Formats: sequence, C-alpha cells, structure tokens
Amino acid sequence: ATNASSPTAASPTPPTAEGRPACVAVALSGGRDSTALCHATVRAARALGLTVVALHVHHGLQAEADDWVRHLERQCRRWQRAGWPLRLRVARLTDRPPAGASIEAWARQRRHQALGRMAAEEGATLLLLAHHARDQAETVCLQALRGAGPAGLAAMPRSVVRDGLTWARPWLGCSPQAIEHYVRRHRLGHIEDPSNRDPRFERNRLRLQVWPALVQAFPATEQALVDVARQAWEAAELIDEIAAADLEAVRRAPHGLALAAWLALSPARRRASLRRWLKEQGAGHASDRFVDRLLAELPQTRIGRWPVDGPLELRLYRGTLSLSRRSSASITATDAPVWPVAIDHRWRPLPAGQGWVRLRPVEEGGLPCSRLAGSHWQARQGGERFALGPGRPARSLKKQFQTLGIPAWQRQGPLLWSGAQLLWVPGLGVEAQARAAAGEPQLSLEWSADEPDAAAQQLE
Ligand SMILES: Nc1ncnc2c1ncn2[C@@H]1O[C@H](COP(=O)(O)OP(=O)(O)OP(=O)(O)O)[C@@H](O)[C@H]1O
Repeated sequence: ATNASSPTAASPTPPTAEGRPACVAVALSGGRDSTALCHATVRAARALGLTVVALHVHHGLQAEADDWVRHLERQCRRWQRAGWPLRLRVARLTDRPPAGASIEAWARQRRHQALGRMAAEEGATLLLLAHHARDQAETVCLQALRGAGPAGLAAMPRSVVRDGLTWARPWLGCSPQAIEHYVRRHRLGHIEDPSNRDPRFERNRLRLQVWPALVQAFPATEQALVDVARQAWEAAELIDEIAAADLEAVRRAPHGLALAAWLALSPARRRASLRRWLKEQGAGHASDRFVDRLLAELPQTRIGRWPVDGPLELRLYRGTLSLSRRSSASITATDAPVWPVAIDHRWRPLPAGQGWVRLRPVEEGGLPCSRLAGSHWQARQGGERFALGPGRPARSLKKQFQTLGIPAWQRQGPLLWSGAQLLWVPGLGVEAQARAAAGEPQLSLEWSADEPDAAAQQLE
C-alpha cells in the first residue's frame, strides 16, 4: 500500500505534437547520483520545452526518511523559484517487509511498483534512473558470485519498456567520478543514506570491503566488468533468438513439444529451447538441476512425469512433452459434477488433470453402482489402509502394492472415496469392505495417467 502526496500541482501531460514525451520522470532518492541526474535532466528539459517530475519513494524503513523528503521539497522549491519546469511527487510505503524476507529485495520491488504507478499517473512515458558504471560493474560481480549465466551477467539494461513506460539508465556508461565532478561544479546538496554502509547488504560488503582492493590490484576492473555486461547481454539475446527459432520447429500444437524433433537439436540448443518453452508454458525459470535431469532422462524414456514448481508437472506421452496440472491435486467439491459416472466402457478424463478413468459393468467383485453417488477422488495422502479381500488384514497401500507387484506407474492415480470409506485404489481395485454383494448392480474401474490410445480402445 502506498500513499502518494504531491506538494505541487500535478496533472497528466499529453505528448507533444512531435511525439516527444511532454513529461520526463526521474527516480530521485536524494543521493548524489540521482540528484545530479535530476539537475541535468531539468536543464536539458528546459531547453527542449519539456517538464520533469521527480519521483521519490519513502520506504518507511529509516528514521531519517522524513528529513530526506523535507530536503527534497526544499531543493525542488528552490529550483522551481528559479523557473525550472520541475515538480516533486512522493510515495510513502505503508506496509512492511514480511518476516524473513530480504529487506533489499522487498524495498526494490515495492519501489519499482510505486515509481511505475506514479510515472503512469503523471503521464510520463520515460523514467530515468541514476545507475552508473560502477553500479553496473558491481552488479556483474554480484551476479557472477551467484553463479549466474549470460542473462544474469547482462546485469542492468540500459533501457527496458514495461507497461508502456520506458525505464532508462542514461548514465550506465558514466564513472562515479564524473558524477562527483558534476555535483561539485553545480554545488548540489544531497543526502547520505547511512544504510549504504550497512554490511548486512551484500552490495555494501562488496563496495566497502572488496572493491577498493580489487581496483587497486586490477585498475581496469570497472570498465572490464561493464564490457562483460554488454557481451553477456549480446550472448543472452542470441541464445534467446535461437531458442525462439528452434521452438517454432519443435512445437506441437497447441502447447506441446515434439520430443523427436527436440532430440535432434544439439545439447545446448535443447537446453535453451526447453528453458524458453517451460517459461512460455508458465513453469517460470527452470533451475539448472531440473534442465540437466530432463536432458539426461528424456532421451531414455517414452513415457514419464516430472514435477515442476507449483501445481504443474511435465508429462511425456506419445512423443509429446506437455505441462499440465499435477495429478496429485485433489478434486474439489466444485469439480465433482464433472466426475464421469457413465458405466459405458468409455475412457473419460478426470478433472484437474488427474488422468483418465473408465467404468464397466461386471458380475462380481465390483463396486456397487450405488456407491458412486457422493463419491470423490483424492490424491494419496499417506496413511491410507486397504484390505485385499474379506477377512484379510488392512495394510498400507505401499505394502499391498509390493505384495501384488504393481508397477510404479500404475500406482500414481487418485483414490476413490465415499466419505471416510476408501472405495477403490488404482492397481489394487475395490476395497474389501466396499465390494458389492452377489446380484447387486456393480462395476469395475480402470485408471490411466494419459488418454488411452483411441485405436486400442476401438479394438477392445
Ligand atoms: N527511494 C528512492 N526513491 C526514488 N528513486 C530511488 C530511490 N532509491 C533509489 N532510487 C533510484 O534508483 C537508483 C539506484 O538506487 P541506489 O540505491 O543504487 O542509489 P542511492 O544510494 O539511492 O543513491 P543515488 O544513486 O541517488 O546516489 C537511484 O539512483 C535512483 O534513481
């Protein structure tokens, strides 16, 4: 939650006839760099006939934050009195980082939200941030220390468009010394944020403890790491373009990936296209371990399932990889009407991607048809017990699967319950207590993880 206050009148400004943004936003922390950037932007804007809105986010985390807002208000008033086309907006964050969260990450995320929102409200389509070359070099270093690949080593983009707003870092190639020089020349006052010296934050540890020694031993460190970022960005773009082109060739409508075509790619291209496809399918960023595992296992198998973060799982069936909801999700009450109760030999899908089921009438050993009313499917939770026959002991499902030698892939499906009574288990059949009496209308159930082959169904 944020509270935005605007000490000066602020009405959205439409673009000029030439299509230039009439209003440019600057993210102003009040520190040296963003103060200098704001000053330089207003000077340029004045010459171009544009207005500038300085956007400040009060994180509500430090005692000094109210003083900083007062400092910015004074500074902006001074510039306004000199006739400069500038106004200030402040957003106050009213929530707190959740327990255990990284304060840095929380502050960054909430700051970006607030900046984006204020810029949109002000009608700005360009937002400037004051990151410079050393910030970029530090980011590359921190990413490398986390084991990042090209996308991470590309560090901060010079500009990126999000929701119609261009976030730009015009000083990414500037040294901090050049900015310091600018600040002195224009006698700009700025705040010093004491949290910049807090060794709990990794960037501060790098900046205060490591950077001076690194630069002393390797004077070209800053420029070299900025070059790494640019080259990593190019590499990341290239990988992405190749992955997109490969994906077009291996995609199988509507959402699948054709395994044979994918296996024909080189390992590096398999890896890149798989990552991109998983991301496109909503599985997020795939970890190296998961991608390694798939690269090793997919060539060896014709059918399989792999859990993905969240409620999804990757499935391989009939040469196609696809993502679906994990079959361990239990069917909720709202899904219940979809439960296929027709006893007609036909395979029908269970809701929530829990596989396929078919019901057939039988003469003995089946489940009473009457039991289906009000029954529900639920994934194995652990602790369920099952008796193989009347008078036989109820044992854990695992024991019973072992006793009967049921293969792992037949044990995966959901269990059928009526209230607290277990009715049927895939691979084991009808629970002894739920069995129909002789002469009672009854049925057998079969379960399959994937849609059974239509041709095989017709043959039966
Ligand atoms: N509280 C804030 N409100 C608005 N913009 C901010 C805020 N904090 C950071 N920014 C923007 O993000 C950039 C990078 O932030 P960073 O924390 O590295 O810098 P800083 O220590 O706040 O100070 P500065 O870069 O102004 O010297 C800033 O230059 C500024 O453009």
